[in-house]
Amino acid sequence: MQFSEFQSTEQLNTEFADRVASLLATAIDNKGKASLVVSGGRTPLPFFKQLSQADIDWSKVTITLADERWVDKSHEASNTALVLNNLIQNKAADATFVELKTSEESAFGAEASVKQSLQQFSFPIDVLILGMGEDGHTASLFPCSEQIQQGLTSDDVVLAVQPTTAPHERMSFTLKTLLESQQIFVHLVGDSKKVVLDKALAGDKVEEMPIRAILKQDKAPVEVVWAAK
Ligand SMILES: O=C1O[C@H](COP(=O)(O)O)[C@@H](O)[C@H](O)[C@H]1O
Repeated sequence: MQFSEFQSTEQLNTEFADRVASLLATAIDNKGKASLVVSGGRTPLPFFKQLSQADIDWSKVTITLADERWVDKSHEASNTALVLNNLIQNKAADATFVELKTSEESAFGAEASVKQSLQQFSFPIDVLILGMGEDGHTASLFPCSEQIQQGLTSDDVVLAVQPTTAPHERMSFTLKTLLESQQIFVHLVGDSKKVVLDKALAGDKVEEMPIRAILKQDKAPVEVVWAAK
């Protein structure tokens, strides 16, 4: 695992957006297309605005989310709305965004239709950007959920999750899907996230802090990008 510290979120957003854009441009040069998986929550908003202005051929890029809260796009917790309003804008408006949320009432039972939607997404993932919660969850692999073992071991692409310490049913990429990425970034801002990161690095029980399954593996290269504020 590589750890990159930035002096400010502004510096992080600028340099990280350049890095991601460069990886996507290289994938386009090599195979004519590129794929990007992003996360939701609060951390990525200013970064999305920065990345949306990158000067690459976005018409050759497909984008989706690593996880989604099972709410409508009009809901303030919608990760889909966050991406549409902040990343699929400016130059990146030419990208193809594959939404994870489907029309089913519950995420449980919607896995098949999500997999169907993901047929528009261009696997394997070239760039995966993950966040991390204060409980060590990543994507929606929540340590508190009944589905955590399934999320860590399933051969499926996605699974439905019901966290007990956070609201909303979720749809999440499984660990297997996440690790089939060419490059993984873990994007963190704030001292409290650094405390959680250090705790994750100091232990081994993946069920207690699922981010460990990303940080402590040798299948895909991982870089943590962090700024204190
Ligand atoms: O619920 C979620 O939380 C994590 C972390 O979000 P943040 O607000 O602390 O940045 C996020 O990575 C995930 O996509 C989201 O659904």
